[in-house]
Parts: sequence; structure tokens; C-alpha cells
Amino acid sequence: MDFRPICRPVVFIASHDMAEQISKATKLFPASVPKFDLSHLKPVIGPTSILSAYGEEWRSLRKRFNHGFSSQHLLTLIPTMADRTIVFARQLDSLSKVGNKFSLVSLSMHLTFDIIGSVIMDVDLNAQDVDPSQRSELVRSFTELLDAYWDDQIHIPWWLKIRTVLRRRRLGRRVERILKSIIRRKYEEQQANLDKNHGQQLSILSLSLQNTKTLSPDILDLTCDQLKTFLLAGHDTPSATIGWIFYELSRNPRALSAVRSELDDIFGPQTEPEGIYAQLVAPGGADLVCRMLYIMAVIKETLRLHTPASTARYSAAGTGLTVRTPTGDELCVDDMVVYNCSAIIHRDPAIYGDTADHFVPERWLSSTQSLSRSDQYASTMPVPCGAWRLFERGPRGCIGQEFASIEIRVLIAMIARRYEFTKVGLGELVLTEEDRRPILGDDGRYKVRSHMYNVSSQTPYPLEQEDDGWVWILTNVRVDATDYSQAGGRYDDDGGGYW
Ligand code: HEM
Repeated sequence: MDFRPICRPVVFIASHDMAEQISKATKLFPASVPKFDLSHLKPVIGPTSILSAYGEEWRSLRKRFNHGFSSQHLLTLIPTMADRTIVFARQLDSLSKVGNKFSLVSLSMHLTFDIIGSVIMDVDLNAQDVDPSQRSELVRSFTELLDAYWDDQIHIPWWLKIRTVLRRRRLGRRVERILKSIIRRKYEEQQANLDKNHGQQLSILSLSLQNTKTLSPDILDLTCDQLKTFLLAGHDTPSATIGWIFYELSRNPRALSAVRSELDDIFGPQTEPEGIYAQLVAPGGADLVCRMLYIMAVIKETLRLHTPASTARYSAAGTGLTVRTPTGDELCVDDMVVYNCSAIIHRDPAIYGDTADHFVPERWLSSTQSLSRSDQYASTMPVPCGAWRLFERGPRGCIGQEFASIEIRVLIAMIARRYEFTKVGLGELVLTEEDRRPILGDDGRYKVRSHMYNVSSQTPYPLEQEDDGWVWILTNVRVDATDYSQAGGRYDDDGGGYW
């Protein structure tokens, strides 16, 4: 699309094969095509963020944090994630008692902030406190900074929105001050306890500082930018994902029952979050999380249908970046924004067949895994790797994908059998007039009054709408949680509904 003179032309890539050409390492671009300019996000992620860095700078950052984000390390931090998730479960318990409407995405955002704080920095951000004034200064300041982005129009020149730009810088500096004092404190503690740290579950920050002899101002700046980036990247997409997962499960009785039976198999019949928590934090907890195969398929399928993020790349005029189209033409895409449009790729009927728009987690199970489930739904078509690119692919793929997958599995383990989630407002189910039962459609989902969709801002944590699709937020996920043990197979009108 040619947006000149407002901005550069944008090439929307809708073929998985062409998207791979953009994201893979090549001779011309050993770390894949560079990212499109993210300078408008500088107050949030800083000038040296791994998200926007390129070349050697990016490579050394990735090397520094890769181990911390490896599944091997993250699995050791399951007790830390479970500690935060139990607070979330208790909040749902209170909400289910009063039957009030609430925003699941908003609660999930607070949860993901708390998890990031403890896993990345070993700090309690207290983001889930119902009283906002009790939340940590970091959470309050970071949230305020993101608020300063919610109505941004990034193509408007900075001098036409000077007040907003200055406000962002001021808030960015405040967040930086807080983070730097955390880094200094953690570094000092680490130096003081060097011998004792051996064999302990270290935060990602501590791991990254392990070989740092002196905390120089440069290292402090660099570390601070990465923490800001993790705070941003690690809270918005996972919380939107959690909202979509529970929305899809509330519409798909087959999938919900398969999730619950998998949890029964793994954790036994008791569903209280405290009991699940005890199993997760005990030795062997990581194995339980790794056994959630159907749940992994649910996460994957949810993210296929409701893709919250992608990548936008750019190569300067005269560089010689070309892409080969499915018909064999070579096109030069220099000096254009190249956007891998995963939301379209993920629904390509040539790959996903007639069920491209349906919710079919079974398509991600191997034939042996699906035998015990509903065989008929198992995929008959192999999906090429590049056709599922939720975390993007190649060298610049998401460093936090294992992080997100583990935290979401821990959450599902604790709450999926405990509550019924009923959507109210947008996306609400159609109920029969006689006995207020949901109506199953041909695609195996309950019929809805209106369809949910992703938007880029306007949640309780409004974020900027990006032309590169980086920041996406799901709004309007309002659900009522009801004690699972009381489920009686009927919906009530008052929003305190259950199956
Ligand atoms: C469901 C959750 C998540 C989704 C859908 C997601 C998606 C993505 C995508 C599409 C990219 C590529 C962005 C681009 O090219 O501009 C990316 C990169 C990145 N993500 Fe995630 N992400 C998720 C969770 C996380 C978490 C939990 C963290 C950290 C705590 C994280 C940290 C990052 C970082 C640092 C990068 C940049 C990597 C690099 O350039 O080397 N993400 N993510």
C-alpha cells in the first residue's frame, strides 16, 4: 500500500513462504532484515533495547539473555510464577462469590506484571493489589508511561505533539530511575552473596549480571533498557492471549472438556488452586507443566486465530532486498516497510483447509497424541513451520516465547477447572429462549451475538497503536467466574452465569 506522502509504502506479506524470506538469516542480513524504526518507543524501551538493536549490539544482548530465557532455566522458576498466580486465583475466588463483572484482560495484565517482576528481577511489584496506590512505584509509573501512548498517531511529526513527547520523556526517565536503583541493589546483593548464589534459582537479571565485574554506567543503561523492554513485551501480549484462551474455551465445549480431562489426568481430581499450587512447587512440578500437551495445542490454536503481534522490517534504498513471490517473480522491497502479516498467514485456507477460521487445537497434536482425544479433528494436513509465526521466526524470533508458554500453562492448570467463564457484552453467547442454553454451531463453537476482535488500545492499560502491529491489546474481555463445583448446566441472566 502506498501511503506517500504520509509515510513510506508498506508491503503486507500474506504468504508464509515470503514471510520466511524476510525473517531468516541471509548473506545480506546475517541477523535477518533489520527492524523498522522503533524510535517513537524510546521512552518505553530505551535507545539500546534488544527489540530495536541490530548487528553486533543485538547479537551480544541476545547472548547475554538467552540462557535466562531458556526453558531449562524458566522451568526452575515455576514456583515463582505459581506464587503470583495463586494471588490471581484468590481474586477470581472473591469475584466468583460476588458475581460481579470484571475485565479478565485487566486482571491478567496485573498478573503478568507481577510474574515479570519476580522472574526477571526477583522483585515483588505487587501489581495485583486491588488498591492501585499499594502497587509498586514501578508498576504505577510504567502504566502511566504506557497511558501516554494510548492515543498516539505515530505519523504525526513530534513538533505537532510536543507536550505528549515531553510527557513521555519525563515518565520514561522516572521509570528509568526506579529500574536503575533496583539493578544497583540487586547487583550489590549478588556481589555480597556470590558464594551462596550457587545452585539457587536466579532471576534473569541476576543471571545476566553474573560475569559483570563492575556495574559501569554503560552496563547500567544497557541493562535498564532491556528490563524496560521485558516489562513491555512481557505483559501486554501474554495478557491478551489469556483473554482469548478463556474466550475460546468458553465457546468450545469439546476443547474445554479435553483441557479439563488433561488436567484431571495430570493433577488428579482436586481443583482447588492451593492443591495445584502445592503440586507445581514440589519437585517434579516442571514435569507436570511439560505434560500439558493438549493445553499447549489450545494455546497455539488460540494464538493462530488471534495473533497479537508480528514484525515490521526495513532495508534502506539501494541495499538490494528482494522477495520471491509464489509465482516466481523477484520484487525489490528496498525503502519500504515490510510487514509480515501473520494474522492473514495464520488463516490461509491453502494451509489450514476448510477449518482455517475454526478453533481446532487437535490440528497441533501428532496422530498418537490425538488418538486419545477426538480423532476426527486431528489434522490431516501437515502445517509448514513458517505458517505458524506467532512469535515470529528466525534469529529475531521472540526471546520470551517459553516464558509466555510456561506462565500461561501454570495459569490454566490453576483455574481452568475451577471456574466457568461467561462472556458478557461483546462476544456474548446466544441462548435459547426456553431454557437459556447455548446453541452449538456447525464449527463446534457456541453461537455468539457479536464477534470479538483485537484492537490496539483503550484497555485499562492503554498502549500505543503501532503501524508495525507490535503492540496489540484485546479489549472488552469481561467474564464472570463462577465456582466450578456449582455448575448446573444453565445460564443465568444476571451475569453470574455458569453452564
Ligand atoms: C503471547 C506472548 C508473546 C507474543 C505473542 C510475542 C510475540 C513476539 C513477536 C511477534 C516478536 C517479534 C517482534 C518484532 O520483530 O518486532 C517478539 C519479540 C520479542 N519478544 Fe515477544 N511475545 C510474547 C511474549 C514475550 C515475553 C513474555 C517476553 C519477555 C518477558 C518477550 C520479549 C520479547 C523480546 C525481548 C523480543 C525481541 C527479540 C529480538 O529482537 O531478539 N515476549 N515477541
